[in-house]
Amino acid sequence: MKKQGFEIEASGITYTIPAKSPPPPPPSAAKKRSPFFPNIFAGDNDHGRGRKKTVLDDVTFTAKPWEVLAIVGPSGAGKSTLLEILAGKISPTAGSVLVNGTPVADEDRRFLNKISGYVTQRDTLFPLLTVEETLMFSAKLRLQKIPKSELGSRVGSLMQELGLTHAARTRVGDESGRVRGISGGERRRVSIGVDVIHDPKVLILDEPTSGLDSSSALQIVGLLKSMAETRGRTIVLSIHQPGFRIVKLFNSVLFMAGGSVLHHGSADGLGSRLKAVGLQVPGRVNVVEFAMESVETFRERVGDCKRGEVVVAAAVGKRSGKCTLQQLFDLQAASSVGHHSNRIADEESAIINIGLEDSEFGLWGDYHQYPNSWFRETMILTHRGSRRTSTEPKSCSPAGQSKC
Ligand SMILES: Nc1ncnc2c1ncn2[C@@H]1O[C@H](COP(=O)(O)OP(=O)(O)OP(=O)(O)O)[C@@H](O)[C@H]1O
Repeated sequence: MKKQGFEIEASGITYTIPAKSPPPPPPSAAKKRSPFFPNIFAGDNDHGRGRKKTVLDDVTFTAKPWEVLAIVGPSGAGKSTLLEILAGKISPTAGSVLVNGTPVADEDRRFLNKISGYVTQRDTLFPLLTVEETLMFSAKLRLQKIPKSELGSRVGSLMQELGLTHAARTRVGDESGRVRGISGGERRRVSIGVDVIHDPKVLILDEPTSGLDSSSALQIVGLLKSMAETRGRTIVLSIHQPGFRIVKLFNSVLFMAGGSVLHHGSADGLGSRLKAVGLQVPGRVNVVEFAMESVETFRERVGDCKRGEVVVAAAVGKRSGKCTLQQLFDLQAASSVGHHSNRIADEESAIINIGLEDSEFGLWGDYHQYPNSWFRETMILTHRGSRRTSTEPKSCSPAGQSKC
């Protein structure tokens, strides 16, 4: 059976940013004049403006429709940067994002915006609007001109899907509690709703469970899983410390550290990789959490550390010598599992037959069009702003904040 949807592929994504404060050149370094440009000293580029920090280094993976891909890794691994690139918010320095095998050029970013919803780490909602009002404004902004009654039924069924019907008339509120409203988990679900009202086939979420207790976190990931399974969406999310039951909901895991991919495949496959490098996941310990701790273990084994390189010590067997953390994972997994690839092995390479030609989406299809004109967008936003002002109680003035 053909499965329709959008397969998102990152191919060799590298992202560099200018290094903050370059160290001064060593005082002993004798400055030589460049033979080509006598006013430029040879070696200036190494220590001056040309210095770069590599945030993402040759990241390659595939996210499949009808599935949930979780990007995990320690803080600073590059997860948020990668999601921003996937969502078309920033451009990679090298490499490309492909949709159903076709590279998306910079000028096609609007297309990415059309097919995807991007939920950021922080909720950016108006605290004084109700859940229903929030979703209704989002619907007006993102959908083509459709009758009000249809907008209402769309918002109604979305609230049902998100489990928010009971809170339709409750204010969204804010995290600080200055404006009382729905719970943190419900607020996250509203944030997701705002970005799925236009029924995007790809949903990208940066830490959708951050700040939530374990049961609310499980509820959110369960909701996303059902969005993938019932509507064929491609879900890509980043997550910190997912619990056991949450990990079970992931179809695949992209484990990153220091801007590189260390594993792309199932959570069980990650466990096997760790075992291959001599790290047995203890019973009752979550494989993702254990993998993150293991990265630290590797770092402790470093004898000499230079620009992301580690010297592999005796703990990883006979293979001693310099290699990156990524190579270490690859080498060891390859020698134990029986296959070796310079790229990250994707053990879930079964091809999903995506009906490109007969897809209801076409390839670029109608997605190049904005749903509303600039003028109409301005009207909707102005209305939302005035609604917000008119619902702001007087007691919310700085003098009476506590009563909000
Ligand atoms: N615009 C930027 N300017 C400076 N540094 C940046 C920029 N963007 C990313 N970085 C750096 O790149 C690295 C990766 O950042 P990123 O936020 O993508 O990591 P992360 O894995 O999402 O981390 P966390 O889990 O803590 O959110 C970090 O060291 C970060 O400081």
